[in-house]
Amino acid sequence: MAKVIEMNQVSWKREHKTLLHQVSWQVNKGEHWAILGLNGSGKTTLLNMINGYIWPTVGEISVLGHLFGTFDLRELRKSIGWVSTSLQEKLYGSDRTQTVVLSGKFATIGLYDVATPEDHERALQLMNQLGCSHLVDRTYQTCSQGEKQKLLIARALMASPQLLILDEPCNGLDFLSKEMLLASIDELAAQPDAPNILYVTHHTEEILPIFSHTLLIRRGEAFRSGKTEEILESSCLSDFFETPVDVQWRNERAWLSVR
Ligand SMILES: Nc1ncnc2c1ncn2[C@@H]1O[C@H](COP(=O)(O)OP(=O)(O)OP(=O)(O)O)[C@@H](O)[C@H]1O
Repeated sequence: MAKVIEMNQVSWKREHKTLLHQVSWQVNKGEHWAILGLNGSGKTTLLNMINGYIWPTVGEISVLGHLFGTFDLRELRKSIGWVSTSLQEKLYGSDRTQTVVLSGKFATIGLYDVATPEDHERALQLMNQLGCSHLVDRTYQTCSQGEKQKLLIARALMASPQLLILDEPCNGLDFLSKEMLLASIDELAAQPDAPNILYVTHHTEEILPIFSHTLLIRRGEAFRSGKTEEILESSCLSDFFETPVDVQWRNERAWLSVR
């Protein structure tokens, strides 16, 4: 089966500290994964590695079939969409929403290339798909946090990525905006041409049924990975958090409480 991510005993060390420790993890084509971990567990470090911004100190990684060290990482990055809060802060507030989405095709902050009529059409279609077509002609800075997240996902999709990384997309959203964004992500994943999605979060209840697999990261180690329903259960998560927790499944989502 074609692999989207293949990590083999990967470690990354900085300043005598091991930030990723012997991580082995495989994502097959067509699988959507959730990555769950507490603050400082190594999630961002892992994403930086998947995007080729850092390289393993030890071990091997290939992404979208390209083994690091044998491929131009700038080319690889064109196939990966990474939606994060830090990206949100870099974009220009005075740009129109559709310009922000269009710029995703060229991976630029601001739009400097000439977009074709087809590009414009695609941007509108993606805004429609993400439920934010009503924002056309508004400036980016006037949009709410939830609207910005949808625009950023549409922007990432402009480049037709094979891998889409959603890095804590529900941060800062009220519970209704969060549910609306999750519904958009659910719909997106159901499209026949959907990219593989990695969804990074601190919260189990954000892990939708489409995320068939989950990776637990703790202190830079892949604590466990596998089918979501086997990972998000009380004894596994109690071991993971080193605190007794109860998991209750409601609407096919796992809600956590401290016992
Ligand atoms: N370049 C670096 N040099 C030294 N330490 C680093 C470096 N980058 C990250 N760290 C440390 O590695 C650990 C993991 O950081 P990382 O940002 O990957 O965590 P995270 O799981 O994304 O956390 P959060 O959920 O809070 O965003 C932290 O203790 C962080 O301070």
